[in-house]
Amino acid sequence: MFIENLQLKNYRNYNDLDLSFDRQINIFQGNNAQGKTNILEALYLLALAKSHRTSKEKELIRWGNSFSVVKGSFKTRRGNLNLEVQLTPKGKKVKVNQLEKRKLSEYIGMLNVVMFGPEDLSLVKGSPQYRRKFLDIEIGQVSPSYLYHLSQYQKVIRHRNNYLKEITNSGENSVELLEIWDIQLIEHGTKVILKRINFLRQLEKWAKNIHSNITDNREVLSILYKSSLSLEDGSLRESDIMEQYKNNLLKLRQQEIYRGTTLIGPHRDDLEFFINQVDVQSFGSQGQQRTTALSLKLAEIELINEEVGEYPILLLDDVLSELDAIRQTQLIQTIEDKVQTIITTTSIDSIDINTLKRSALYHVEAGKVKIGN
Ligand SMILES: Nc1ncnc2c1ncn2[C@@H]1O[C@H](COP(=O)(O)OP(=O)(O)OP(=O)(O)O)[C@@H](O)[C@H]1O
Repeated sequence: MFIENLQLKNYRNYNDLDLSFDRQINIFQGNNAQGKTNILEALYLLALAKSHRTSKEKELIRWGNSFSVVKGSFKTRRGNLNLEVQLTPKGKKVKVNQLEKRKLSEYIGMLNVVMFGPEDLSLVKGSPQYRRKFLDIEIGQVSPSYLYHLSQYQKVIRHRNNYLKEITNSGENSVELLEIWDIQLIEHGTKVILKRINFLRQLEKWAKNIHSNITDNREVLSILYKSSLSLEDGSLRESDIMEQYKNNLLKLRQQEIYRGTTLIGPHRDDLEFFINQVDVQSFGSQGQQRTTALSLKLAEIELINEEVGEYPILLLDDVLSELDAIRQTQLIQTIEDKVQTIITTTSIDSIDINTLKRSALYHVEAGKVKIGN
């Protein structure tokens, strides 16, 4: 899929922007704080109906204004696609081909993007929360049912934790009600775990290949889903996981009541990465950790293509200059001629000359975009 045109009205530091894109590589160059990332953020917003850097959507509205509109027109294999997000301090509206969608689940997934920013370079080393977010965003884009089970799971966790706290404080409430929450927790939690494990299997297949190419076949990457449930090895049948989930919760019941919180489940799970069977989080060099993060992002592009039948748009926020020549070349080879890419950078000096020759250049200054450098 490709973006042809983006329109921003009162979005961040843009008053009125009307911008056309090249089908291949688009490079936005400019000094710090001029509005480069704001363009990528607007595209991310069109894809996922939220910002990648803030949960406070009011912040996206240009200061001194009461609304903001982001519109994009795209070409997909199914034809033309027009997306629109309107923001006011009270909330947001989303539209597909001018028709408002009341449920976000009917909107998310229309447009697929893969965002790769400097913070993604610490995907391996960063906190587990970050890796869970990675899973949730990537699976959510290709599977509306994952988003459904995840949101139900999060709702149950909130109710269950409140109830556990009530028991902790009063020491009186009935365990029967807890068991009702447990049934829902297990149902949605199991779906989330299974979808994550299956997603990782597919992702690993691509990531292994890419990682091996970048490292001249010297390194074999593998990924493990580290569940907080003690799951028996190899048992991936839904009924088996549900049974083990239930047993795990029973064993932990007193501890959960004592602590007033849910101690196991997808909200506590994590990922582990290995290179040649050695744990990258603990023992990998910074270079190996970066290569792992890059392999995962590039694998995601391939996986989205496999799942939805076309490549997503790649958004590279200030990250190309962070990669050395080998990794830059690998990245460009992977996207070449098939993935529309939008790059931000403070300087084009660090970008490979062959890449530059094939790119459309834009200059960004104080919320205005000019073609050329
Ligand atoms: N709601 C808003 N209204 C007006 N201006 C805003 C708003 N939110 C952010 N800005 C401005 O947008 C600019 C930041 O833009 P952006 O994050 O796109 O920077 P950038 O060009 O990517 O810079 P860097 O290279 O440092 O990442 C800042 O000047 C900031 O003051």
